[in-house]
Formats: sequence, C-alpha cells, structure tokens
Amino acid sequence: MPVLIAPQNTIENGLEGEKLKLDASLMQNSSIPSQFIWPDHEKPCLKAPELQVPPIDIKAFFSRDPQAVSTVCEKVNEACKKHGFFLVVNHGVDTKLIAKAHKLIDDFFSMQLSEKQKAQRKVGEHCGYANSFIGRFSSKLPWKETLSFRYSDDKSSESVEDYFVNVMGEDFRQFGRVYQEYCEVMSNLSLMIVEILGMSLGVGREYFRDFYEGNDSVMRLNYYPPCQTPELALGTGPHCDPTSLTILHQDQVEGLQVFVDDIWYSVSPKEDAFVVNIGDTFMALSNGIFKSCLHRAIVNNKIVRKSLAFFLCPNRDKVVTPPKELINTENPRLYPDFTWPSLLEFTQKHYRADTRTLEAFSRWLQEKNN
Ligand SMILES: C=C1C[C@]23C[C@H]1CC[C@H]2[C@]1(C)CCC[C@@](C)(C(=O)O)[C@H]1[C@@H]3C(=O)O
Ligand SMILES: O=C(O)CCC(=O)C(=O)O
Ligand SMILES: [Fe+2]
Repeated sequence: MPVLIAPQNTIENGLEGEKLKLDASLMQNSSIPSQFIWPDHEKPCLKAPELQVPPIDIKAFFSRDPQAVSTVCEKVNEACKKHGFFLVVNHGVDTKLIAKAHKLIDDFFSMQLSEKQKAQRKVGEHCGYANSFIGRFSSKLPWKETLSFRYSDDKSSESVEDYFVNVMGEDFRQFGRVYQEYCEVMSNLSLMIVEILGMSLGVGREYFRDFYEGNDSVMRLNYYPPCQTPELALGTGPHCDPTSLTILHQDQVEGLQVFVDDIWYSVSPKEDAFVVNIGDTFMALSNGIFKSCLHRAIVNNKIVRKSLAFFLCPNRDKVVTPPKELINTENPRLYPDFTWPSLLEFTQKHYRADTRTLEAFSRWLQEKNN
C-alpha cells in the first residue's frame, strides 16, 4: 500500500519544502522540480478528444412531465453506468453567485503565501490551505494550490462564514458569507440530483434524498497556476473522488479529463453547466451499479485555471449500505458497510485516491476488524 505521508524531515519542514512551494519564482522557472514531474505512463496528453456527456435538464425533470422525467432518467442511467459523469443545465443557480465564487478564488490565491498559510491544512486533516501538497506526498506532486472547508447542513455546526472569520480574521466575513451561500445552493442542488439518481436506479425519489439530508460536505477551491512544462506536470493527478457526488464548476479554461475505455477524454468548460460525477461512496451505495471513474486536471503554460468543487458527503453517522433492491444474484454485495469518516481517514492517512480505493479500503477495514 503506497505510503501517503512523506517523511516529515525531508519535504515539509526542510529546505526542500520551501523550494517546492508554488510561487512566482517556481512558475517562471523553465524547468520544474522533479517532484512535480509525473512518470511517463502518467504524463498528460494535452490534446484529448471530447467526452460526450449528456446535459441533464433539472428544470424539466422537476416539471414532473412524465416524458421529461423518463428522458432524464435514461440519460443519467446510461452515463452513470458507463463513466459516472454528466452535465447539469437549467439548474437555476444564480450566475452572479457563481461569478462571485470564482472571483474570490482569485482574491484568495493572489495573496501573500504567509497570509494564505493562516489557513494551512494540518497533516491528517482535509480542510485548509494546501500548496503543492508537500508534506502529504513525496512524489508526483500536483501543480495546484487548494483551499478546502467543511459545509454542514446542520445549523448547529460552525458555518462557513464563522470558519473564515476564525481562521482568516474579521476581514473575511463577507468572503465566508459568499461561500456559505454557494454551499447552501450546492447542497440543495445535490439533493435534487440524488433524487434523479434514485429514480434512475429504480429506488424512488426519496431514498437517497433522505440519506443526504443533513449532509456534512466538503467545498474545495482549486487554483492551478501556469506551468512552463505542462506536458510533464498534472494539476490534479488521476483519481476517483472518494466522496459521494461532485458538483464542479470550471472557469473557462480547459483542464478536466476523464479516463473512459482506456482513453483520456476532455470535458470542456460550459459556463451554464455544472459537471457532476459519481464518487466512490455513491458507487458503494449503488452496489457498484453507478461508476466512480478516474479523472484528472491538466495545466497550461499561459493562464491560471480555477475550479469550484462541492463534494457531497453524508452525515458522519450514516452507514453506507445499498438499498436491498440493488442487491440480487446478478448484483451480489460488492463492498462492506462503512461510514464516510472511516473512508476519509483512509484516504487522508493511508492511501492516495485512485481506481482501487474502495478495494484497498475494504481490505484495510477487514484487517482493522480482525
Ligand atoms: C475529501 C476529499 C479528499 C480530496 C478532496 C475531497 C474529495 C476529493 C479528494 C481528492 C481531490 C482526490 C484526489 C487526491 C486529493 C489528495 C487531491 O488531489 O486533492 C484528494 C483530496 C484530499 O485528500 O485532500
Ligand atoms: O479541477 C478540476 O477540473 C477537477 C478537480 C478534481 O477532480 C477534484 O478536485 O477532485
Ligand atoms: Fe476529482
């Protein structure tokens, strides 16, 4: 099992750590540190064919017109059984809110490093600011900076606004308010999408909607600086999201690629659409019927690329177990019962997310329980 945490004395705290921080000097370098160079078999193809992902019309589905409902369910079913990616359009999310959320990514990541490090992600935790993930990985470092924070539907939990004020200071109250609103909208959109997934799997509208009420999710801002050698680096390496569902809004810079039938395809940005993909947790919940697939983000040598990623996660007490309708002789049980916090701990401390995460996690659980 690949060791996830780099030996602390080599990268994060040592001089090495400073040389690997993504900052102006590193971005102007014509040659990038070896820790950011991916092995030949994982280097990106910068020109990839376009993946045909179906646009799902949310408004049409909720019009309750039987034809619209059945068309949406057919498209979702086909896409999720094959690669787990689809687009959501006619979603009703305020375009001004999306624009504000993108603008604040620029505002945050253009700050001094010392300012950003007030939110520094701590080893073993998944929230906070990360710069090239030094101290997390010892090689194949992603060419990106990220800021991740928790969003909980439960009003008794710390709000996004309070998180930013506590971590960054009173000047970030409005910043936090924007992302609190954005996360609330994403959470509501997620519940509509899991209603559609329930109908597509034949378990009805309410099953997954009830499961994700009171969700305890993760919001992530991805910031990919220009890289002088984009053919050697990756903004985000090949992975499957361990979470349940990802709602991604790309800025208008190409970068997202999905691995389908052994070919890397690009999913081009569309301003009026969110890209939605199934994560490992929902794949387990659907007993493997809907797929969580390998994807990555490439970088370029000219312009910053940004993306907003909302990762739907169930409340910590929910047990991930498929509805009985999805278990039968043709579809025997694939994964053990688990809770999201245990899968999260596994990906944070023991395993770098890839296509085998759930299998490795199942073995880890078994060893832990024996
Ligand atoms: C709970 C999470 C862990 C990651 C962020 C969210 C959901 C996606 C995960 C991630 C993006 C999968 C690829 C590897 C990763 C390390 C990354 O590139 O950021 C993952 C995130 C993480 O572990 O911080
Ligand atoms: O930035 C992107 O387009 C994809 C990022 C991603 O896959 C992730 O953050 O999990
Ligand atoms: Fe992802």
